Amino acid sequence: MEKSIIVENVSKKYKLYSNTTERLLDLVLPKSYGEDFYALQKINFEAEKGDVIGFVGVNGSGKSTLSNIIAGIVPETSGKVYLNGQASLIAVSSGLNKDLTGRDNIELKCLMLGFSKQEIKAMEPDIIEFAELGKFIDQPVKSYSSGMKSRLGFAISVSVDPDILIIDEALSVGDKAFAEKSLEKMKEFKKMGKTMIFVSHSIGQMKKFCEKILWLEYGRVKGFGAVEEIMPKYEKFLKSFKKMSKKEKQKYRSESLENARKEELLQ
Ligand SMILES: Nc1ncnc2c1ncn2[C@@H]1O[C@H](COP(=O)(O)OP(=O)(O)OP(=O)(O)O)[C@@H](O)[C@H]1O
Repeated sequence: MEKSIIVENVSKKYKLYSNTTERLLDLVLPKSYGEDFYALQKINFEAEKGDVIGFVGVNGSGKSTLSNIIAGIVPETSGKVYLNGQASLIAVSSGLNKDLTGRDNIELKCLMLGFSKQEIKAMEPDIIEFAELGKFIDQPVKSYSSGMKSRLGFAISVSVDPDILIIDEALSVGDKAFAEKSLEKMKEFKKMGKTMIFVSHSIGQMKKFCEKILWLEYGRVKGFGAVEEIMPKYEKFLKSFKKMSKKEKQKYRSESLENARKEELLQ
């Protein structure tokens, strides 16, 4: 099978500051202030053409960071991502310029993807129709609800016909009818042999749509394989995780991060 995504040893480091002064001082005296935090640590996985892969993991596990790195929106700190084709990301929180109108966002994103103005004019009516935004298309995106933003993001991303489509929580907001319509569109993509990555907290959506699952836990790969293999393990974990108190969850998280740090030091 032909590979479409290769993620090789990808890590993402952020600097965490305890206050604004620290943040500013770090600009003047780099490396002296702030604490290194790894949102992703040495991630490895590969996707084949036609794969539909779900990213799962509790809050803060690195699902969005990894999606953004694959889409080229966020740079990796180390490691490498190889893509066979063009990736397009749909997310509620990123990708749209809030000060521009919906129409201007269509033009901007399509121009960035290399379409000509003439091509964009021809694509625009379909995008607007799919997004169901009506006259709001000429209003600034900052006036949109999260559902409207996700509809616009979805409509743009699918109309540019990417080889790799990444959907980050975009179907969890907005109405059910649009989610159904989007799932239909995604089924078409799947038939065309395109690769899809699906980020969602909905176990039902994951099981309904994905064939493979990448389970992330605080920046590390906890499991990667067929949905039938990984999902039962993840659901079992989630059941016990949800029963934990806030304090126990924090302890679990800091222990996981500490173990990852120790492993890193041993290598
Ligand atoms: N710009 C940033 N600066 C500092 N830390 C960040 C930044 N972006 C993300 N993080 C941290 O990286 C970790 C992973 O975040 P990410 O959003 O990728 O997780 P997630 O699995 O998508 O979470 P959720 O399910 O809550 O969306 C979190 O601890 C988050 O606080």
